[in-house]
Amino acid sequence: KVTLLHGSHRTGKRTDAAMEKWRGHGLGQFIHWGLYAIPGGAWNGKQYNGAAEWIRSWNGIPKSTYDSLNYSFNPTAFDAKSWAKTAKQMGAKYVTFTTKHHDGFCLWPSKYTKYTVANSPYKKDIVKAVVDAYDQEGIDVILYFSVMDWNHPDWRYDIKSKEDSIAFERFKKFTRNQLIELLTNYPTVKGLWFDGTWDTSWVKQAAFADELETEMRKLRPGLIIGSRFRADENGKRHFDSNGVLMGDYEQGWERKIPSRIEDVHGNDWDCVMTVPENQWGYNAAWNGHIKTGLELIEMTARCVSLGGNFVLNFGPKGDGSIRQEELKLAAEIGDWMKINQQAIYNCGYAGYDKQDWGYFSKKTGTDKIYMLVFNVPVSGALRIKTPAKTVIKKASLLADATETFTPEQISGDEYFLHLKKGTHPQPFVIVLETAPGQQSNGVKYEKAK
Ligand SMILES: COc1ccc([C@H]2[C@H](O)[C@H](O)[C@H](C)N2C)cc1
Repeated sequence: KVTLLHGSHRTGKRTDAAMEKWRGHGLGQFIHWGLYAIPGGAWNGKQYNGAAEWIRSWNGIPKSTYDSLNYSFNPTAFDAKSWAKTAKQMGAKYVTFTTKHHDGFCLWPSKYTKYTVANSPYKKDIVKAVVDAYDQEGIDVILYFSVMDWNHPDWRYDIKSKEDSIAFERFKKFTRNQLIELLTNYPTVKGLWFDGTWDTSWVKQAAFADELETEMRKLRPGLIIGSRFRADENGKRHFDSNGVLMGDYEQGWERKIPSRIEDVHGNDWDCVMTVPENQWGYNAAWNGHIKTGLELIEMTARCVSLGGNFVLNFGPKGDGSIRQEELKLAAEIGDWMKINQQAIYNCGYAGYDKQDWGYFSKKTGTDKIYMLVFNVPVSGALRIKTPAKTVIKKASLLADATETFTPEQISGDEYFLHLKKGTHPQPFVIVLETAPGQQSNGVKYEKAK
């Protein structure tokens, strides 16, 4: 163990109500929207083959030309209420919304730069519209904020001279001002999702970032900040020099999901996921593999079964409308969630051995276990291996409690549930009412100390 001034200030999960609520969300929505949605991954008829929200970094466009896009930003089809309704229908419990991406364009009328929505034909405060609309639907709002700001003259990738250092001091003040401004303008937001924090210039700011995190938490008690915001004084990010998670949850699961519980090191985490392989902002030409509703439902189940949240990304078009393919996916996911949401919300890791047929989740604070079945074995026999002697008092279909299953016990902690051939359109959920087991001599089973 090394002594750290600016490492993690907490070990283990947060236990306050705000974090418990976040932990129970299960399914969230990410929205990437900004000037990059106008070109939508192409420029002068040429396709940019990177991520659409990074098109400014393409040498196919003069930077100044991209930067002038604020003068053409007029999303006449933007309707935050309809976005929030779509999220509600899908069953999302929170939304992570881009206030400012790497290009530096602010979707709120910041006082600290001219490069905002106020200096666009649209003029109005988009962040406020989104916060109000999602609040009204009872969906929590987390604000995405990129520290890296390609538009700001004082941004530096590293600090190599006195001039760099003077400029970056101005940039640090600017960043703090914008963050305090966001937390002050939109007091109902529940957290901040930081990005653009990997460059050396920011990694060198361990003390400043630590103080800023403390200041934000004091301003907004309960605020949720992930592991991506700041590095410790040795430049360690996400996990400090002692291997302790920075911030309140791990933000490293970007377009990837842990494969087993050991991978999450007992921490909270979220997985943020794109529908195409790697497009966050709107890209008109969706190339490569486009995930289906069933794939995304399974990813949601897998994340919840490992104690995390699954956050699915939407990239609205330059006019503010959501593309048909995303609306269709939201509806498919929502249809499944309407029947099976009990196995997702306020659920976490069950501690049951992973089986090939799918995933277990456990209703937090109860002995209720869910079996989320994606792959019925040809035998029709679903194996269950409980973490310890456990009595299964009842097994029934979540969608129809009158459909019950009589577990066949094959050992002290192993059972089979036998399905009738081809009876359930997959994926479906079985709910197990369980109780701690009794040893054979009737003595109450005590978990090993
Ligand atoms: C350098 O590789 C990167 C850097 C930043 C990203 C950004 C994406 O633009 C999107 O905002 C994602 C959440 N973030 C990690 C993705 C890959």
